[in-house]
Amino acid sequence: MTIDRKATFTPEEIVARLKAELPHWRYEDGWIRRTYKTNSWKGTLMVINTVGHLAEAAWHHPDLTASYAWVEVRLQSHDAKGITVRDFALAKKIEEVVQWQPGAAENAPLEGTPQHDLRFAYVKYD
Ligand SMILES: C[C@H](O)[C@H](O)[C@H]1CNC2=NC(N)=NC(=O)C2=N1
Repeated sequence: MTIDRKATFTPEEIVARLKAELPHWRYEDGWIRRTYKTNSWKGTLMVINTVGHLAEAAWHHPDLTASYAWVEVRLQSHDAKGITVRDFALAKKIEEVVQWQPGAAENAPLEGTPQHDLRFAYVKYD
């Protein structure tokens, strides 16, 4: 079955899909959007650059708004003038990568960012 990259979803479909697959994302003013909080400007820049890489690799680009300790990611498909499978696919990858906590797993090989030492903590996990 060929994916139609230009087919847009209805608001009801978007809300249902976000609830099921991307609970931290919301649909507002025609965009699916998610705000990531950080501990510092350095953390915010790390998140921005991570999203930047994923967007370029996907060839699908969000709008970003940032401040010292947060960045809002907004996605819509400009060419389709709505929300398409591309927006959901990129949102899922961004959520997976930005919220990745390798140290959370039992006996994990990677310990993850020290959360309680503010010299190092940077993404706020929620
Ligand atoms: C210029 C044009 O936006 C781009 O060529 C491609 C890649 N990035 C894109 N990103 C988004 N969000 N929508 C698009 O339609 C799109 N098209």
